[in-house]
Amino acid sequence: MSDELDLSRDTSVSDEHTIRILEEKIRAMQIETESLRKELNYYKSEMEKLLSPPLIEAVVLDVLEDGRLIVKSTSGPNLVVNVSDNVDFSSIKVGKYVALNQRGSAVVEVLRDREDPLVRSMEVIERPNVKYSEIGGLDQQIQEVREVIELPLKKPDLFKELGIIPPKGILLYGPPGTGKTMLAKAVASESNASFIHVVASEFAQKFVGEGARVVRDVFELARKKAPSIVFIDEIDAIGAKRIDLGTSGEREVQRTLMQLLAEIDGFQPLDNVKIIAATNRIDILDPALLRPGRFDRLIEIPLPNIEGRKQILKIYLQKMKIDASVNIDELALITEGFSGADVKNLCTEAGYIAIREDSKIIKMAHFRLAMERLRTKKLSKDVIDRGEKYV
Ligand SMILES: Nc1ncnc2c1ncn2[C@@H]1O[C@H](COP(=O)(O)OP(=O)(O)OP(=O)(O)O)[C@@H](O)[C@H]1O
Repeated sequence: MSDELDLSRDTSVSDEHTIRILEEKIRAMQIETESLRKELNYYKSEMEKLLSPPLIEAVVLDVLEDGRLIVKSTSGPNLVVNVSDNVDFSSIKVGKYVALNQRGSAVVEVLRDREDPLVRSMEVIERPNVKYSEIGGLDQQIQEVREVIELPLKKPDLFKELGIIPPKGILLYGPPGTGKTMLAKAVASESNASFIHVVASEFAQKFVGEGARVVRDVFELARKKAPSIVFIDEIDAIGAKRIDLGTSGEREVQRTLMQLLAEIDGFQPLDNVKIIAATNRIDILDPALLRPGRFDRLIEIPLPNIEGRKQILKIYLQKMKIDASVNIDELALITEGFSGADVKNLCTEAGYIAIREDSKIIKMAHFRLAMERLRTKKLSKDVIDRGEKYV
C-alpha cells in the first residue's frame, strides 16, 4: 500500500514538473510571438510607408457651407476638395496647412502649424515710437542721419530741384549697445516711415537655400509699406569678405548677399525706401557693399564720451525717483568705457537694489552698489564682445 502511495506521489511530482516546464515554454513562446507580431507590424508599416504615394501640401483658403474646402495646393491651382472622415473637421481653419491625397481630391491630414520664414526673420513696425530726444550723446550722428535719410524721404522735390543725389543706404558702425538700432528706429519714426528690422545672421543660419528669396520678399514688403526704412542688423553675417566659397553654406551666404546688392541697385536714390545697415565688424565687410550707390555713407556710432554719458544718464534719470545725493557728473566719470545700453543697465540695476532695500527713493549708494555689480559682469563680457571685434 505504502509502495503504491509512494509511486503515485512520484508520478504526480514528475507530472507537475513537466507541466511547469510546458507552461514556461508556452510563456516563452507567447513572448516570442508578441515580439514577432511587433516586428511584423513594423515591417508592414514600413512597407506601407514605402509604397504609399506622396501627399500634396496645401493651404486652406475657405471652408464652404457644404463642408468642402477651397485650398491652394503648393503644386499649383486652387482646388475644391472633400475632407476625409478620419480628419477632425473642427481643427480645419482658413490658413491651416493640410495634406491632400495624391489625386488631390481630399484632405487626409491636418498638418502642424508653422510660421512663414519671412515672418520669423523680421519685425515690422508700422510707426516706431522713438524720438531723437531719447538718444544721448549722438547729436552729430543724428544731424547727419536726418540730412541723408529723413530729409530726402520728406522732401524729395527739394533734392531734385537742387540736383543733389542722397545715398540710398547708410552704414552705422560701432560697438554693441551704442544706439544704432535706436537711431534707425528714431529716423523712421520722425520720417513717418515704416520700420522693417531684419537680422542678417538669421538669414544665414535659418533659411538654408531661402536667403535670397527672403531678401527679395523683404524688399517687396518695403515697397508695399513705403515710405519705409529697411534696417539690416549684423550685416557682416552676410556681407563679410569671403576668400573661400568652398562650402555650400558659404555659397548660400554669397547668393543672399548678391540678392541684397541687386535689390539695392534696383532702387533710385530718391525712392521712398531707404536702407540702414549696422555692424560692429566694419573691418571684415565686403568692399562691394561699400561701393557708390550702395552703403556709401558710413556713420560711426562710438562709445559715448563723458559728455555723451552725462546726456544718456540724464535721459534715464529723469524718469526715475532719485534723491539729491545722486551726482550725475560723478556717475558720468566712473562709467568710462560704458555703452548707452550699459548706462541704462546701471540705472535699472540701481533701481532694483533700491526696491530690494524697500527704499522709496534711489540714492547714490544704490548706484555705487550697482556699479560694482556691473563692473564685475562687464569685465568678462567685454573681452568677448568688444575685445577684438570693433576696430
Ligand atoms: N545713445 C544712447 N542713448 C540712449 N539710450 C541708449 C543709447 N545707446 C543705447 N541705448 C540703450 O540701449 C539699448 C540697446 O541699444 P541699441 O540696440 O540701439 O544698440 P545697438 O548699437 O543697435 O547694439 P547692437 O550692435 O548690439 O545691435 C537701447 O534700446 C537703449 O535703451
